[in-house]
Amino acid sequence: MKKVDVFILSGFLGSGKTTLLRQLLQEEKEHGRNVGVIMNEAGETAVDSEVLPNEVPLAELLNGCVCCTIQGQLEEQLEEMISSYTLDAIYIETTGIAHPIEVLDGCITPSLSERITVRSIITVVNSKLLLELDSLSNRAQKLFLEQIRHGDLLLLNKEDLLTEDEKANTLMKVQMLNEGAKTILTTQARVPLSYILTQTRSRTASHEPTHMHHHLHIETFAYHEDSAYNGAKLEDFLKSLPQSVYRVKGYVRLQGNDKLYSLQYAYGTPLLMPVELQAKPSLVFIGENLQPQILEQGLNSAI
Ligand SMILES: Nc1nc2c(ncn2[C@@H]2O[C@H](COP(=O)(O)OP(=O)(O)OP(=O)(O)O)[C@@H](O)[C@H]2O)c(=O)[nH]1
Repeated sequence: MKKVDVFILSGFLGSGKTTLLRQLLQEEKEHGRNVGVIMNEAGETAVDSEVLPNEVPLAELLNGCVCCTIQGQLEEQLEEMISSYTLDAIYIETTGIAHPIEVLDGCITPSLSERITVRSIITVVNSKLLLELDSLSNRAQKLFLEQIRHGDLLLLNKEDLLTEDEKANTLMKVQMLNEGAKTILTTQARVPLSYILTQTRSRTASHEPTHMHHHLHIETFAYHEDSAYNGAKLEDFLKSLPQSVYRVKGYVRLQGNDKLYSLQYAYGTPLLMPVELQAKPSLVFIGENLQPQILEQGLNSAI
């Protein structure tokens, strides 16, 4: 089955994400492509989705930020959307307070890894605000900069509000924050769809189940194993992982019973919990410089 391309639209509150989305949807329609939208809004009611064309398959994640409270729902919505429609692409518009990597994390799950490809994180930057960052709280400043750091494509939006000197200053600032990203100045987030769609990422053919997100600076490694693990050995292996492995998640079987366990690992702490689910045992590792062979050896030694 053809994988569906997923684009994550990130950027601080009011930067121009919905403005961008509306144009992309218009152009997608003109090209006869079928696309779906997942919109996350922190409030209880959908505001931005009201402005989208009716014919576009739409899922809304309301009343919570996709990166912290409703990550599981994102997975469900993606699953449902790709099962119900034949789509060329899905756009996820995050809340302005979402950390893009957390949203990416919600998309990279064992079951989705075979069915979608996260093509890029597009961060829409309110260029004017970048030059006036002091007006934000420390936490907001930090998030604003994180969204820039983790974008593969940076749209330096609201160019119309900048002087020539400010434009040069903005470009210099973002290049220092994220020198690997493609960067363009925009007004009303105008960027050709062809530019978005040509965002490619390199793949490694050497290890079949590995999904490399070079352009995201993040790699993932999906691993399927039906054998039951020794719980203590598995925990020891997880605790020994290098800091560059940010996250491990999925389902495993443990020796001594026939239950399925959910495995969650973040920041050095593993958590194994029995679950009442009919899921295929599989794990996804997310991090930088992942070494699949070493991970595989470690996992095998815990069986
Ligand atoms: N001056 C100017 N205004 C813009 C530009 N792009 C978008 N806007 C305006 O900025 C406001 C916010 O745009 P949205 O597209 O709703 O921003 P958003 O990122 O979706 O906002 P949230 O959903 O609140 O995070 C709207 O009033 C837009 O019309 C631009 O390039 N220049």
